[in-house]
Amino acid sequence: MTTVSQETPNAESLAVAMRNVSFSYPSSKSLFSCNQWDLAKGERIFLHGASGSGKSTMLNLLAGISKPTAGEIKINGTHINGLSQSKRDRFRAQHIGVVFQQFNLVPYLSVLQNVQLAAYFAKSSIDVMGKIKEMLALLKLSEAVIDKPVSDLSVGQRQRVAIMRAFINTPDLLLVDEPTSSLDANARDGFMRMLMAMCDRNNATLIFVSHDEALREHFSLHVPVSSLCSWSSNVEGKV
Ligand SMILES: Nc1ncnc2c1ncn2[C@@H]1O[C@H](COP(=O)(O)OP(=O)(O)OP(=O)(O)O)[C@@H](O)[C@H]1O
Repeated sequence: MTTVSQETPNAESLAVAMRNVSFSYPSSKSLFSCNQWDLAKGERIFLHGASGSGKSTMLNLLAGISKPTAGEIKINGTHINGLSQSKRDRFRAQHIGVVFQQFNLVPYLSVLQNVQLAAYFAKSSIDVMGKIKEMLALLKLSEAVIDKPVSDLSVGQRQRVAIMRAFINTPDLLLVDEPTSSLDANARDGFMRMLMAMCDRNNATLIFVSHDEALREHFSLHVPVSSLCSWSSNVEGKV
C-alpha cells in the first residue's frame, strides 16, 4: 500500500510516514515539500521521475542524511528528524540499508573491513564473517574476494559488496539509488534477482530509485516522485 490520501492508517504497519515535510538545500531557493506519504512495511516500490525531480533528495531525507526544515519523517515508527545527529546516524546504521549510486565503499579497505565498518557503526556484535559467508553464495561472489581491497574489484563485484554492506545489520528498510547504471542487461537482471532474494530473506521494505524503465517489471508498485512531493520557489531563500 502506498497512499497520499488523508486517511490515517495504522501507524504500526508503516515503514514510512511523512507529514508536512519541507526541505531546501542551503545554496538553493527551491523548496521541497511532501505533505503526506505513507508506505506499508514490506512493500517494494520503484520510485521514478525525470532527472532533477527529487528522487535522491527523497532518499536522503528518508535515510536521515538530510534533515527537513519542517515536518515529520517516521521510519518504522521512529521520528528520525526528531533525533540528534548521532542518534540519527546510529538509527540509520541499525535499521536502514543504503545502496548509493557510486556505492560509497572505502576503496583501500578490504571487502571484510568495509562490511565490518557498517557493523561497527551499528554497534552490532554479530559474527560479520559468518554473515558474509552466508551472503556470498546468494550474491554469487567467491570467498576469495573477502580479503581483497575494494579497489581491486570489478564494478559488478563492488555492487554486490555494497548490497552485502547494506544488509549486514538486517535492515528494516532498504534504499537503493540507481545501482545498475553501469551494468549490461544480463548483469542488471542478475543484480535485481539478488536484491529481491535478499529482501525476501530479510523481510525488508524496498524503495528503489532508477531512470531505467526496464527495471519496472521487477516491481508491482511504480510511484512517480512527483506524486509524492513538489518543488516551489522559496522566495525568502530560507524556511
Ligand atoms: N547539494 C545540492 N545543493 C543544491 N541543490 C541541489 C543539491 N542536490 C540536488 N539539488 C537540486 O535539487 C533538485 C532535485 O535533485 P535530486 O538529485 O534529488 O534529483 P534526482 O531526481 O535524484 O535527479 P537524478 O535522476 O538526475 O539523479 C534538483 O533541482 C537539484 O539541482
